[in-house]
Amino acid sequence: MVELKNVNNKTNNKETVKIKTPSQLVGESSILVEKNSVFNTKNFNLWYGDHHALKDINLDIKENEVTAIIGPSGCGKSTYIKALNRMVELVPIVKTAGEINYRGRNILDTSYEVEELRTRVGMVFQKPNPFPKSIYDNIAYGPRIHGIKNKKILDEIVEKSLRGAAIWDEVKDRLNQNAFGLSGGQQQRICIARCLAIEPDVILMDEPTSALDPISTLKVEELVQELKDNYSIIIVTHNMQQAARISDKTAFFLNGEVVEFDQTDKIFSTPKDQRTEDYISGRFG
Ligand SMILES: Nc1ncnc2c1ncn2[C@@H]1O[C@H](COP(=O)(O)OP(=O)(O)OP(=O)(O)O)[C@@H](O)[C@H]1O
Repeated sequence: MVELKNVNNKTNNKETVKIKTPSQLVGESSILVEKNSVFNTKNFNLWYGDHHALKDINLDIKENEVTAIIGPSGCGKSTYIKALNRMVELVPIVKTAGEINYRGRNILDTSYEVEELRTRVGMVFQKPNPFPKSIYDNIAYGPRIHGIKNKKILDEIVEKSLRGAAIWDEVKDRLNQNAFGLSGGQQQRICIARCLAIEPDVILMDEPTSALDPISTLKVEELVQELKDNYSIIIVTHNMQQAARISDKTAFFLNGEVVEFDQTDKIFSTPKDQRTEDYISGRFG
């Protein structure tokens, strides 16, 4: 077997994965490719006042993958992904310990600029939350904040982002209409487009389809699959079928701990921990 060294190595946290190659298809050999970590969480703990909400979290999340976070209500899923862009700091009683390394740098270091982090790590929420502005202005909002004023450049960003979020054809003729006039599923894709407009590296999604009908859910799921070619996606979901359908890896959280983290097919077919098996088979949660 041949091992490929990745020249764009950004961290030391490596994982070696087998990929199918033409030679493998004829049974000769396979090639090993290394994947970079985007977020490497080490012994991360979080308290809301006295409540110990996350306990010794160790998770190594790789780039260009969809990572699903599953677990029963109150187990700490949202808290964990809000820690990844430091949104959780908005709660004054929060205390943290341990490390969350983004591309090799600990974002919890006081020297880490939160604004810089949030331009790299975008977030999509449970309920679509477009601004009360036109579709165009929703998407151009972030780039304008970053100082882009040129109309032609903004036009290009708006089109590219809306195309990236698979909604361009539905809205291209009404870019100046208020985003509130769109359906819930369309609004959620506008929010994803708004996120893409700042050219993030990682997209955090906190139950992005829980407020959507089945057809809109399917569209967002298909979109997530397409986006992982260019972005790393971490998605919290209550819907285990959704995790099984769209994620490469799954982390099962319980009472603030990670019980199991593995390839999604292993979590759903041969979980190692009895608690994972009980949860995915619907015995609790
Ligand atoms: N702002 C807050 N202040 C105090 N405690 C909080 C706060 N936010 C969350 N918690 C507590 O932290 C724990 C984890 O909550 P979190 O919202 O992360 O869970 P979750 O797994 O995302 O739940 P759900 O699936 O219901 O959204 C819960 O016990 C919750 O009550």
